[in-house]
Parts: sequence; C-alpha cells; structure tokens
Amino acid sequence: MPLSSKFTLANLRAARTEGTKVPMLTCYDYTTARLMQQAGVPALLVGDSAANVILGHPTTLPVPLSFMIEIAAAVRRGAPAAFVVADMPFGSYAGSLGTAVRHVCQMASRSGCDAVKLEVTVGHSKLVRSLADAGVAVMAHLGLRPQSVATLGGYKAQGRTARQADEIVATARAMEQAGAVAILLEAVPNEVSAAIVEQTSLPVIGCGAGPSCHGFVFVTHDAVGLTDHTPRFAPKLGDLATPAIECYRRYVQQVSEGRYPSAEHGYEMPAAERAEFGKPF
Ligand SMILES: Nc1nc(=O)c2c([nH]1)NC[C@@H]1CN(c3ccc(C(=O)N[C@@H](CCC(=O)O)C(=O)O)cc3)CN21
Ligand SMILES: CC(C)C(=O)C(=O)O
Ligand SMILES: [Mg+2]
Repeated sequence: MPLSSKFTLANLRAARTEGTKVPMLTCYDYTTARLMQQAGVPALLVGDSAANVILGHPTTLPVPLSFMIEIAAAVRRGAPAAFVVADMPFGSYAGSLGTAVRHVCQMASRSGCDAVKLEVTVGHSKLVRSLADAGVAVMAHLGLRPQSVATLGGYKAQGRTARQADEIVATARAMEQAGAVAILLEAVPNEVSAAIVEQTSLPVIGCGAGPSCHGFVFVTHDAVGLTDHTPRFAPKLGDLATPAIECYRRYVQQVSEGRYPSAEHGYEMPAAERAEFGKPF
C-alpha cells in the first residue's frame, strides 16, 4: 500500500507511544525513493553508507557534504510523503560549533529532509543543543559509529560490556537532554536498546539493535542481494541482482545478434526529404 499521507515526527513519536513498529530503509536516489514510497515505507535514511554502496569506498569517510545534500534532495523529491533523515558526513560537524551548525543548516535547508543524523558521543551535547535551538530535528546515532572506525578499531558491535553499555545509555540520556528528537542505535545488544527505551522518551531506531527498538533500519543493498558482505542484522528480502544482471545480459545478446536496434526504435525521414537528401543545391 503506498504511503497515503505524510509521515511526520509526530507519527514517529506516536509509534513509540502506541507500540507500532516503524520500518525504515536507506535510500540514495530519486527513482528508488519513488518505489519505496509506493511500497509504503514510511521512513527513509539517506545514509553516508552511500560512500560504500554508491561510490565504492571501503569506509564511510570519503563522502562529501555536497554529495550528501544532492542525494538527500533527490530522495526528498522521490518520496515527499516519507520521513526523510539525512546523514551528516564525516568531518562536516567536527571543529568549531559555528561551522558545524552552518553545515547542518545547509543540509536541512537545501535538501528538505525532515531530520539530520549525527554520530555522537557525550562531547556533542553542546552542538546538539545549538542545533535544537536553531530548529533542526536531530537524530543522535550511538553504538557502532562507522565514522569513528579508526578510534573504535574496526566495525565491531558496541555495548557488550556493562561499562560500555552504561556509557551508551548515558549518552542517549544526554542527547535527549540536549534536545535530540530521536536515537539511532547501531550494532548493540538488545539490553542496551531496552535500557534506552526505558530511560528516555525518544523514539529509538535500531540498526542491529534488537527488537526493543521502535523502528528498524539497515543498508537496503544488503537486504536485496546487491552487496557481497552483509552484517548479520540485514534481513533477506529478495534478490535484485539476478534479474538486473539478466536484463543487462539480454541487452548484450540483442546487440551482438543484431536484434537491437530495429525499426521500432528509430526515427523516419519523410519520403520527399529522403529523395532530396544529399543532392547538391
Ligand atoms: N553495505 C554496508 N552495510 C552496512 O550495514 C554498513 C556499511 N556498508 N558500511 C558502514 C557500516 C559498517 N557496518 C557494520 C559492519 C560490521 C558489523 C559487524 O557485525 N561486525 C562483526 C564482526 C566485525 C569484526 O570483528 O571484524 C561483529 O560481530 O561485530 C556491523 C555493522 C554497518 N555499516
Ligand atoms: C546503517 C545506517 C544506520 C547508516 O548510518 C547509514 O546507512 O549510513
Ligand atoms: Mg551512516
């Protein structure tokens, strides 16, 4: 069933209250956003995982802010009814508070997204407060923070020790205090998610964070058979690679066998013009 009306932050909050779970998918382009809206997906994440699945980089670090703004705007145009969250890329909210706020406001105003997502530690509280004061809806991304792969020492699940779990819960509480509107929890045990659900009043979207979350997200490409290595939390929704390869192969065959292009694919010149064509004046 296609989305019939706009899914808003109020709907996300209501989902938490009412216990209805929110399916969210990553999306990076206009055409796919249209299909996802048609399928009734209420929430889309324009992830910096675009660095991996769109640009082919091994980490999420090398994606420019300008690129993220462009694709977030494209997703916005394709799915006007969805709740669109855009990732702020690596480095774009580091350094001075002023520069960070300017970059986030550029994303919010130019892309038309409903919320921006930042990978945060407790040290980002002041920035999140400034953004909330500026009227920006901030989703705080905790747990596995891929932009910190260098300091985390690899893509590893987080919060598996009591100490680490307590730290993540404390950060979630600090983010609510700072004015964040939602939490995204990546690759943590369900105990951590359950504690954050209990100790904050924010909607919690999980990415490999167990069933206690109010919504769920993962990289779409992983779930539809388009990537080689996929984290354990991605469900198997189908296989888009095989039919895509079949289409491309069919085209190669049609050209090599001379079946494409045929008359139906071409443009005709009127007979009178053909008679004159190429004659000297
Ligand atoms: N295609 C794609 N899908 C993703 O989910 C994704 C990306 N790219 N790029 C950035 C991050 C990296 N992600 C990951 C990567 C690994 C695990 C994971 O479960 N790792 C294992 C083993 C890691 C190790 O020790 O080498 C773990 O048990 O923690 C989770 C999320 C999620 N993100
Ligand atoms: C996997 C999700 C949470 C993300 O941040 C991304 O796709 O960039
Ligand atoms: Mg991301």
